[in-house]
Amino acid sequence: MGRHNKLNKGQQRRVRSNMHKRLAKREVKQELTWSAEQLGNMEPGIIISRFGQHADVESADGEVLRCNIRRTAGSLITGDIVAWRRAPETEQGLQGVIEAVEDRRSVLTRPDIYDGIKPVAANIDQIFVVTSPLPAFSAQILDRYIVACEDIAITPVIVLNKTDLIAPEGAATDYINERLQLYQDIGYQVARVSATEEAGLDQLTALMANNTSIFVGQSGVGKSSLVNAILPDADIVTGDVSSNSGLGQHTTTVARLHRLPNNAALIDSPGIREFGLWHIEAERVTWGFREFRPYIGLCKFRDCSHRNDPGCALQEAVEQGKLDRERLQNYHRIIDSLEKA
Ligand SMILES: Nc1nc2c(ncn2[C@@H]2O[C@H](COP(=O)(O)OP(=O)(O)OP(=O)(O)O)[C@@H](O)[C@H]2O)c(=O)[nH]1
Ligand SMILES: [Zn+2]
Repeated sequence: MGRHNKLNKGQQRRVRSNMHKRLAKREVKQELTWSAEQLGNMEPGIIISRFGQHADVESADGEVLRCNIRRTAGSLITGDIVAWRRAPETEQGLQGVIEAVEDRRSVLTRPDIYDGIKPVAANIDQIFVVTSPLPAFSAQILDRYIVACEDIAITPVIVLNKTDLIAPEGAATDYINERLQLYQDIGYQVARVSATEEAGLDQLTALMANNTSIFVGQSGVGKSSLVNAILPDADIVTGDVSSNSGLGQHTTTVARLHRLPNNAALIDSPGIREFGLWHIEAERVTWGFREFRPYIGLCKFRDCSHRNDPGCALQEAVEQGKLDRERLQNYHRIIDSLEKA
């Protein structure tokens, strides 16, 4: 039975409304749509990780419990906000039942051979796109990730990792600095860090405060290294829950939500890190270049390809130095790659 049963109705309501506030505090981006009355003896929580019909739920107090998922609760993913109730612990170590899920404020998907498109994580607020000088800094790959973020209405933060490998001066250094300045000018935050030297990590985690974040980026830029460098201080919510539950080991492909001290959450899995290399709709690509937006619709021809078309507002803006030439080139490369696919 729920632990509130010993309280009278007024007390129960107060407890629940405090829970609302606490969860709202942890999850500032989303108000719960459930009223205290609707919750009844249920509590709000967040899905840390899901394993088939079971999931680890973090309560508003930060406790993690392995729960059964009611069939009617639908298909849950890491980051989902749920209503759950405590239940007498089963032999399998299950401590509660998940009854319902809140509408997602965002959802990250990936292509799946069986299901077409598969949701992998919910309610992500922030995406850190990681770059590095080695493998060589690629503004083209970076732009592709940025477009994918903009496509789901998330403003990415650009991370330059491995700053310890950057020469004090030279053409490569100048290029990186010039590009990063451009991204700042068009409205993106930039963080310079070194996972191995543990440099800039405080600034990075400060940017993660009060948000649910993920790290993405091309292979070898140091995403795993960054996650490992950031998480030792974190209150990692994997836990004894799984080791004593007898439900078997988690596979590393399962997306998992980790807590950091500053009310930050980091969701990580190998699948999530590949985000951005997945399909993007061609018509969304222009929108994904945020500084192009004021020029959309101003070209002479409605079907302007923004290449050599007469009266192209984007080309004109590049000629006038109002838009960056390389960004427009990367735009065309992304469009070309979509047409080839
Ligand atoms: N010098 C230096 N090397 C780093 C830094 N961060 C990561 N590395 C190294 O870069 C290599 C790749 O790092 P990973 O963390 O595996 O990169 P990743 O982005 O997770 O790669 P994938 O798992 O393939 O996506 C490893 O050899 C790391 O030790 C850094 O800040 N400085
Ligand atoms: Zn045009």
